[in-house]
Amino acid sequence: MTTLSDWLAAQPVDPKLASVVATMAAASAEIAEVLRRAPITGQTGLAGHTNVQGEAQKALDVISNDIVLNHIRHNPDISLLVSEELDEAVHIQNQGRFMVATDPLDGSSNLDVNVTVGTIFSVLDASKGLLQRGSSQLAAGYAAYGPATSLVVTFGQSTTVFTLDADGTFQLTQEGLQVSSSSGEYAINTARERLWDAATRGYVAENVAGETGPAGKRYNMRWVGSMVADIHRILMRGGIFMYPLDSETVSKGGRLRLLYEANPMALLIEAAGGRSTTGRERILDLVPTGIHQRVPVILGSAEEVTRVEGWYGRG
Ligand SMILES: O=P(O)(O)OC[C@H]1O[C@](O)(COP(=O)(O)O)[C@@H](O)[C@@H]1O
Ligand SMILES: [Mg+2]
Ligand SMILES: [Mg+2]
Repeated sequence: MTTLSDWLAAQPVDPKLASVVATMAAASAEIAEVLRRAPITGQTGLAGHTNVQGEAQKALDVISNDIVLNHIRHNPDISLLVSEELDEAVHIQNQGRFMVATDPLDGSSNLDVNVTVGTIFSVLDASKGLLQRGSSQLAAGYAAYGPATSLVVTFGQSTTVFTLDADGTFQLTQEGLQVSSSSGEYAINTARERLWDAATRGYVAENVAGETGPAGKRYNMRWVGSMVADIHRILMRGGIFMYPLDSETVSKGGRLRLLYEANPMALLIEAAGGRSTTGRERILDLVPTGIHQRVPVILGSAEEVTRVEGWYGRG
């Protein structure tokens, strides 16, 4: 067995960068423990606040954010934190080289029903400012709190999976993850169909037509409603995740957030051989205009993403 600590020590990266990943892993292990007991401790409800994006915060959104903040404060190599749950970036008082952008609890609408949720993080060079392209990320990862807690990490070259053990350590369980280039599964919230653009309609209609249509094969649709859970499934067995621009999200730029949802997931997917796009541009090439900026997100198996891009290219 190889622990996360042993694996990090063997990586050809700055040990201080590795320590940032270790910090996020430690925060995730603590969040996993809180989530495991939340229905008993009565922590599944609303916090009674809204975040900067006008979304009702759950008690566990706030608790998870506090856990991340607390762990980050103890790592002298982190000087900046951007979080979904904090209006402004937090400057932590030290000279640390790194910035973390995080969604401390992703998919929190699924908390009441004991469905997988997660923590997403992105690590950047703090000296380069808050608004950097996703391609500048030095590391990214997420924890998926499912039947097992999985930690999936990349430094940009490959994607590695760890599993939380009973003693609180993460054990290496899969290296060199590869997203299959083709797939018969897609993930999109079809309740929004009436709001979709022509490209999304065209791509999904082909999938629904299955073996009787131009795709020439049968598809299945899967939508957990926790990005972490949907992306984890895609990393493990292929597929495509879509939260495209639609007539309702167009005024906000999209639904999901660039710095702490789209970018880290795009880095993890690309490092595993998949692709990511807004439909018109590679997600990792976008220059952010704000820390809570929203973007369209389409990522997963290369052939499927390329097919969607083909539809966007038509109009
Ligand atoms: O409720 P919808 O429109 O299907 O959106 C689901 C998406 O929203 C999210 O829950 C947003 O994340 P948060 O829970 O962190 O706000 C994603 O995890 C998920 O993919
Ligand atoms: Mg989220
Ligand atoms: Mg969240």
